[in-house]
Amino acid sequence: MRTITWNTGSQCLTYIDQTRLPAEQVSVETRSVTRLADGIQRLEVRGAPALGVAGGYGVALSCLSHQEEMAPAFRESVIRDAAHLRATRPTAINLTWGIDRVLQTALQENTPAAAYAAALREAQAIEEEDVALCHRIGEFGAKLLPDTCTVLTHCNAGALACVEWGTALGVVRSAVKVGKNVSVLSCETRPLNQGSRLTAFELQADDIPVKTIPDSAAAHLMRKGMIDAVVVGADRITPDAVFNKIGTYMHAVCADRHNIPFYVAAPYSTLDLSQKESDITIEERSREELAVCGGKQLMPDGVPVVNPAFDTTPLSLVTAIITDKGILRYPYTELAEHDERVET
Ligand SMILES: CSC[C@H]1O[C@H](OP(=O)(O)O)[C@H](O)[C@@H]1O
Repeated sequence: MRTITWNTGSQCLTYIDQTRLPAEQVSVETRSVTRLADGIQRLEVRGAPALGVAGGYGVALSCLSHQEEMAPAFRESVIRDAAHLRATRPTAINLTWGIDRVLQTALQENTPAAAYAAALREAQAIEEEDVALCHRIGEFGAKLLPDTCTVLTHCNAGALACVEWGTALGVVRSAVKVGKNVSVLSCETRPLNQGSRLTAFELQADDIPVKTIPDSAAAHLMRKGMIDAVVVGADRITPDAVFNKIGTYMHAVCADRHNIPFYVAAPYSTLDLSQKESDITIEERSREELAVCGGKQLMPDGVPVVNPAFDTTPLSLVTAIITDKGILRYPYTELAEHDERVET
């Protein structure tokens, strides 16, 4: 079952509500841009590639919901809805990229009906492209893993962060598919536990050996020689840094200290070579995410928190970036069309 897709019969967007996993597998089906925006902000649908798909379909839903408006009002309404979607999560480039790609396609049309049809086609194209590129990322990355290895991963960069297969977990799945003996250590990834709730769920379902560890155990296990490689996803990659779930930088520093390869798996479209680290907003999330877990109060009232959703890892700590175009190695500068530095 795909993480997010278009239900042609009901003309609705449908996606797995990841806040309910692993206890319940519940899907959301909606035509509402507001409901989708709320779902993105609550991480019902999450993960950079999945956000790109969600953003694209969000523009299509906007076109559908404003069909009764005349062209000028229609354009204003769709642009307004796109801005609302864009504001839900500022760090992952894929959300903005998906929204802008479908919005540009829709606004080239002369009528609301034509705009909706074009937007839906473009959003569906993004969905299918994501499936293909995750498999390419997996195939390229699988070559980098030893025949028998233990891989540490952080957060969830699996099928649940994409349409299917995954980026970091796509590398694991592709390596297993070609016969490699891969075990995974999945960092729980506080505060929302994407690693324990989602990555462990995915790998257990695929019969891929997985153990969940506290985020704070990773350095200890690296020092004990229990980790052969680290593979993580990315939300944005600028020429100077990888933006990924908070805690990624900690793993990169420790991997470097222990001479463990540190790989980032991401679509080439995640590279944002036009900006630098200091240009990008890191999403700050609520106090509630730290103060309460499973309905249990974990902090005294009144104590403030610092809860950034992402951190940045200097590219000098990244052994290779595994993309759908091939494997990139440091220094990660603008690639020419057929750059010989890209290993395929
Ligand atoms: C395949 S990239 C997934 C990427 O997205 C996650 O963030 P979030 O769960 O807040 O959407 C995390 O950074 C993952 O590496």
